[in-house]
Amino acid sequence: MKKLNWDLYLITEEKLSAGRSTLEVVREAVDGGVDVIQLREKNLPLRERFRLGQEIKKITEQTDIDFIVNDRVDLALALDADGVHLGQSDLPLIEARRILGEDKIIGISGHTFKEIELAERDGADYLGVGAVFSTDSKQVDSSKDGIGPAGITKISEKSNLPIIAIGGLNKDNCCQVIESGADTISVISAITKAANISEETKIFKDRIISAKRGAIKNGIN
Ligand SMILES: Cc1ncc(COP(=O)(O)OP(=O)(O)O)c(N)n1
Ligand SMILES: Cc1ncsc1CCOP(=O)(O)O
Ligand SMILES: [Mg+2]
Repeated sequence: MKKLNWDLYLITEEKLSAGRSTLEVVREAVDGGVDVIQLREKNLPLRERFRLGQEIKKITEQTDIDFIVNDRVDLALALDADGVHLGQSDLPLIEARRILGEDKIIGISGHTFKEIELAERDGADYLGVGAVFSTDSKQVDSSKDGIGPAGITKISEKSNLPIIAIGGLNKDNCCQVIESGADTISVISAITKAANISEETKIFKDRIISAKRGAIKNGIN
């Protein structure tokens, strides 16, 4: 299993970025210490997503920050990204692994115990789990209020994969989610909508690191 030393994971969405471009958001988040960036931009035509991905990669490749592409294995391959994040209706994990090879990171969204079991069996590198709390950034199938920190605990007890929590997370609730068993906090709006992205990212990351120290001390993570 790959060792992912990720605390804070930013998912881009220009339409949720308070009038700023995704590249501006990415630059500021990089400055603030984000660990991984996912190109999402669901509504952008593939050609434009590719061009934007090229610009994001130019930034991340000069750093230790990982660059992940949402949904599309072809785009991840074309951009030579560090990996892909798959949903349950994207290309099956086994096919994605065959195409991308062993070195690329493949994350997958998992909700049910069956999905989680299959993710592990088929060689996922991490699980995206949520929505933890309610969110306006995506319409989610699970309960409107989210699975809550207790849902994260249940899944982390079932799975050996790193747990990337998502949905309604911010710097005020991230510690509770880490203490519940998440390894990484992933966000769209808490960073893309922040007035001062770089400052927000720094505070956010410091809190996650402190919560992890506490969780290690208490034997949770
Ligand atoms: C880190 C992370 N976790 C979960 C998701 C959600 O993926 P998916 O279920 O495919 O939904 P979309 O983001 O594609 O709408 C994610 N993107 N990243
Ligand atoms: C993509 C996604 N998948 C589950 S919730 C969500 C949206 C997360 O956005 P936010 O961090 O703004 O709640
Ligand atoms: Mg998806």
